[in-house]
Amino acid sequence: MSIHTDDFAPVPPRVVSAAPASPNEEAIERALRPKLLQEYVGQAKVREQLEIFIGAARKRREALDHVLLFGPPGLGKTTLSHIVAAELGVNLRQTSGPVLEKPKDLAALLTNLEPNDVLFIDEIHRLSPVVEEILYPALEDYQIDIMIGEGPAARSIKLDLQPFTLVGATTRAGMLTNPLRDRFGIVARLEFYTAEELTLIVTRSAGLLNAPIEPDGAYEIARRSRGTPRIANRLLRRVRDYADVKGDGRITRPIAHKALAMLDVDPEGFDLMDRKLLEAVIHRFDGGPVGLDNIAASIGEESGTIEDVIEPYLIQQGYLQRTPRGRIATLAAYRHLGVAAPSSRSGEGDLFGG
Ligand SMILES: Nc1ncnc2c1ncn2[C@@H]1O[C@H](COP(=O)(O)OP(=O)(O)OP(=O)(O)O)[C@@H](O)[C@H]1O
Ligand SMILES: [Mg+2]
Repeated sequence: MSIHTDDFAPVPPRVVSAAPASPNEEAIERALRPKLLQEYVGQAKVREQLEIFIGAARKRREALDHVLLFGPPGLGKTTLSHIVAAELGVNLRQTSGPVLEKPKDLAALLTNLEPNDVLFIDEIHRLSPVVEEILYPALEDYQIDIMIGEGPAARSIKLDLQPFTLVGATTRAGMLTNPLRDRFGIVARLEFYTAEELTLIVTRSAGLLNAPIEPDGAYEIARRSRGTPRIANRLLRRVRDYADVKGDGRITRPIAHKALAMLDVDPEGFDLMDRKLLEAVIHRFDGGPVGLDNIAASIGEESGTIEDVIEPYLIQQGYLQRTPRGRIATLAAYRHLGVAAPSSRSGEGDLFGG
């Protein structure tokens, strides 16, 4: 058994964690969620595709092709699935991979769908194989085979379903089985948002929260949000608290800056956990390459969390590289931490994208 540092000390909730922090936060998120494609900021390519396919399905009064949404947490997969149903003008039924334990759980949902409804399965990479098995004919022919009775008297019967659209969401497209992945007609990869896009999101959310905000203040929050709307909305709420207590309630750039510094969110949006990871790679593993499991043991974090939540943004921003031999800290990481890069690396500017 491996020992994690959090066996000993409680880990404080991470303010830039991309996962929802609490049920309370989920309720606030629902209130801030855009309801229509038009209000959905960024992801231009995905939006344009969906606009066309949804328009066509509506025109023909058919079910939309099955949609797979993938990308890191907090980028708007659940939001988009609700928007797809709303734009199609149909009901959305929501469930998730781990919740569907038995084939009959899924069968119950499928047989209750109305024509062209959307079935949203979150964390679809966690479907059990037996449940996945009955999903295939449902996706392909709108039919399911279910077993009636037990023992020698058991027999399988075919049931017809209404045409429907499956929207699957996952942070790990690589963990989907090939037969499942092949059954999605529309595959959309969500990307990290630019600071400009996040500025729009922060400004819109501030409006919904009745928080007065200046454009510079919104930008300051946006650029420290790791490209992630969920984090942007959370930092906005923390900064608003700060503005209410330490200022006159107005979110200006200096107020945002002070509030975020207090929360240990640095100008790149990195928090203690990001810096801990980069420091471990640089100081304990000579900058890498180092395997994921070694990093995990060294910083006391699950390797799955590192891979899904911490690392993608560091890689996208060019601070970390994923190679077949392990993770490597780039020159940008050395620079960010104010550490001199070893001389063997100084000629590697191109290689390291520094
Ligand atoms: N494109 C967007 N425009 C405006 N707000 C957005 C957008 N995408 C996400 N948000 C906001 O970010 C919050 C988190 O989004 P959402 O719950 O859809 O993420 P997710 O990808 O489903 O995350 P997870 O992987 O944890 O399920 C939402 O409450 C919403 O307010
Ligand atoms: Mg979600």
